[in-house]
Amino acid sequence: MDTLLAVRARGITKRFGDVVALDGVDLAVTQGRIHGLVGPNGAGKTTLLGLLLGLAVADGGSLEILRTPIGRALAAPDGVAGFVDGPGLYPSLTARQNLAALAALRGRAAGVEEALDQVGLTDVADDRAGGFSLGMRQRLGLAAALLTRPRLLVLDEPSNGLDPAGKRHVHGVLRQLAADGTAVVLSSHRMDDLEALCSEVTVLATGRVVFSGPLDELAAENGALDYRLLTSDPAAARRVAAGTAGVRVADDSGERLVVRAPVPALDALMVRLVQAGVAVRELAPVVSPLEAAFLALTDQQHAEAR
Ligand SMILES: Nc1ncnc2c1ncn2[C@@H]1O[C@H](COP(=O)(O)OP(=O)(O)OP(=O)(O)O)[C@@H](O)[C@H]1O
Repeated sequence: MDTLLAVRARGITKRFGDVVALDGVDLAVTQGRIHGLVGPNGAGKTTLLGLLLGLAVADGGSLEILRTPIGRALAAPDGVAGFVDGPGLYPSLTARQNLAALAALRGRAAGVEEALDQVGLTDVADDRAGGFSLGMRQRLGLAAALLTRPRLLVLDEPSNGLDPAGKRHVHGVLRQLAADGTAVVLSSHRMDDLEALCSEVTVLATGRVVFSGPLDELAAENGALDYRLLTSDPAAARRVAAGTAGVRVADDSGERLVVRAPVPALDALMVRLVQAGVAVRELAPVVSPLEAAFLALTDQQHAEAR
C-alpha cells in the first residue's frame, strides 16, 4: 500500500522563532489522487506545501516524497513541481517566452505549446506576463509546472483569481493529471473547490492535523446541522418541529424556519409535517455539511488552544 504513496510525512514539525507553524503533522498522499489541504489563516498550509516543494526543511519528523527520503538539503525533489505564494514569472517576457526559458533551463524545448494549450493560454501566448491578471498568472504557473511532467504537483490556492470558466478549465487539467497517475496536493479556502476536486482532505488548525481522510467522511463527521425550512403553513410547521424529538427550532422569526437537527430527527420531522397536512416547499442546509464539519473541527481546535 505504501508503494502507492507520493507523500508520506510523519511527525513533521517546523518553527519560525517562537511560532510553531507545524506541530507533529502526519500526511499521506496517494498517487493519482487530488488531496486538499484546508485550515484557517495561519494554520500551516503554505509551510507544509513549501516543505513538499523543497523550499524549506522540517525541524523534526520524517518526510518521503515519491519514495525518496528527504534530507536536510534545500532542493525540489525530482518529479515534484508547483508553487506557493504565486508562481515565479519573468514579467517582461511573454507567456510563451517564460515557458521556453524554463524549458531551456531544463534542457528540453518540447512541450511549451502543449502546456499553453492545456491551461487555455494559447491565444495570449505572446502577451507579456507582467500584464496578466492574477488568474492568468496562476494558469501560466500551472503551465510551467506541467512542462516538467510532474508525478507530484503542489499548488497553493490554485483557484485564486480564476473566473468560473477558468476554474472549470483548471479543474479539468488537474483531474486529467490525477487520472494519469500524478498526485496533486492543493490548498484552498473554498469548500466548493474541494468538493469539486478532492477525494481526500487534511484539515490543519494551528499547526496540527484535526482531520485527514476521505472527503465524505469529513462531511459525515458532523452531527446536527441547521436547515432552512419553507412550508405551506409556517405556524403549524413551528408547532410540529417543536414537538419532534431531536429537533430544535433555532430561528422562527421569518416565513422560513431554521431548525437544528441530526439527519434521523430531520427525517422524522418531514414525515410528521406531511401527516399534519403541511407541505414542504424547501429544505436546505444553512451551510454545506462539509463547511459545517470544517467549522466545527477548527473552532474546537481554537477553543482548545485558548
Ligand atoms: N517565514 C516565516 N517567518 C515567520 N513566521 C512564519 C513564516 N512563514 C509562516 N510563518 C508563521 O507560521 C504560521 C503558519 O503560516 P502559514 O503561512 O503556513 O499558514 P497558512 O495556513 O498557509 O495561512 P493562510 O491561509 O493565511 O495562507 C503562521 O503563524 C505564520 O505567521
